[in-house]
Amino acid sequence: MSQNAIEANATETEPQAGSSQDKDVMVKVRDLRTYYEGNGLFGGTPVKAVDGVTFDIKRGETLGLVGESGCGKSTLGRTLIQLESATGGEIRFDGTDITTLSGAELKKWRRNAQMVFQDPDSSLNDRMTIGEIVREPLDVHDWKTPRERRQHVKELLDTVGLQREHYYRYPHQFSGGQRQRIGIARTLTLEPEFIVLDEPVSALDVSVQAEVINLLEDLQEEFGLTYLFIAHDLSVVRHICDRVAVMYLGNIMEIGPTEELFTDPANPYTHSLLSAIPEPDPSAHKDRITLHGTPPSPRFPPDGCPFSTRCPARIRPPEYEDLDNDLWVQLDTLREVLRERDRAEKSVTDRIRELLGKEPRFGTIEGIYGELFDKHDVPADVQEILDETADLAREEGEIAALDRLGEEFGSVCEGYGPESDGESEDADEPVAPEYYTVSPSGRRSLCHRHNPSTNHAEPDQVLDERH
Ligand SMILES: Nc1ncnc2c1ncn2[C@@H]1O[C@H](COP(=O)(O)OP(=O)(O)OP(=O)(O)O)[C@@H](O)[C@H]1O
Repeated sequence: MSQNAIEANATETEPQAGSSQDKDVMVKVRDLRTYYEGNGLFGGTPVKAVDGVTFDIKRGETLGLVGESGCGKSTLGRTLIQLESATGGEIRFDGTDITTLSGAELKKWRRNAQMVFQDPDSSLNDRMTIGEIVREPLDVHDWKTPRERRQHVKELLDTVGLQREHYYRYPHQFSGGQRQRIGIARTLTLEPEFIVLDEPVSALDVSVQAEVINLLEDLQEEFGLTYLFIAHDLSVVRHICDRVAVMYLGNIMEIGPTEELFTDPANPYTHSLLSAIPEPDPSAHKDRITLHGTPPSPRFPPDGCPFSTRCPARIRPPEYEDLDNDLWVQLDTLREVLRERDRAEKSVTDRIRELLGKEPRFGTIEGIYGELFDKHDVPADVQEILDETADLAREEGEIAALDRLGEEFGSVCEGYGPESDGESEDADEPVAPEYYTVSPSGRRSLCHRHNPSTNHAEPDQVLDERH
């Protein structure tokens, strides 16, 4: 991707402003947040499952939603159809903010938006016939006469590739693929415009997956449906989706047209995710990017960029730009371990261990430093910081050590500012990441490296150099 393809920040609130585009937009999501309230163990800290996402879904398109397990895909899908309540932000369907609907209005609106689940059995009651299962939403909404309902259901069974006679059979008499077809038929009963497909083929045999995908594509064409397609399998996403949103820790890291995003990813997280796909051509040379550490807990997301604790392209302070990459990884691991210790100390188990006078789970600070750095050639200036932070950890605790390591090795990516654009930031507020438009199609990516007012190298260039 060329630098001049990158425009100054596209505002997060209006990614696709402009009236002609607005006509094509069915769903407008703005700064949407869905938090799950915490329990006593974590002092009421909520899980920030979706933490401020902004995007549009165009009428008739399939928008893919990908990302590691636990990044908030299902929660986002469920919130879009109001199976979860939003904590903040807006979801506008054809102009109406559905987060404000309740009672009869919400019931009426629900007809427009449905969900297909990974496990069809979750919506199939084994004691009901297929006819009763598919008909149930019509009964709930008191749709026309019973006779017309039966007729409609039989037609739907036809539409999804089942037979009318199946009306009187029970779910256990069907295969996994057929049960998913039943689930899809039930979803279609109230003629929705928008469907969230949450891993609709992941639980099916590979041989059946393609059939169900083809069915979903046919239905989309026949009924003019709009899909949000949640999936782990990136090859399926590439096949079926017009655009893709890549999620990490409750945030959208990159969103744009599928082929473009797959062939020329902009965001370091997209690079990492795609590099994990096995290469069909074994002679093709593609370096796999190994991500260190685990995603942070959505209860305690990091300051700055959500991906900053693991990002292989993270901006380094200029004085450490040339530090050996392996040593840099060890420094990252140290910070991760200290963070974990701090978080773990909040757990009941560790409090009990403390009360019983037992060692915390991660061993001593000396042990950790020794294990991480003994085999490395550590330059004197870095060693000085390590000694200082080991003392801090012993005397004042992990947070003090972490803060010091952050001040020394952190950058704008971790919220340390101000950046070199000279604008002063509020000293108490970490620098928030911003979206940049990274291609003429309007693809957006959340990464400080795209900031045209700084001279940071683009993620792909840095990843090439570091990996
Ligand atoms: N009902 C709930 N109460 C509390 N936390 C929840 C609840 N549902 C999900 N979470 C948490 O919210 C975060 C996002 O979960 P979610 O299921 O949306 O992710 P996902 O990307 O769909 O994961 P997967 O691919 O495994 O289905 C996770 O940390 C999860 O543990």
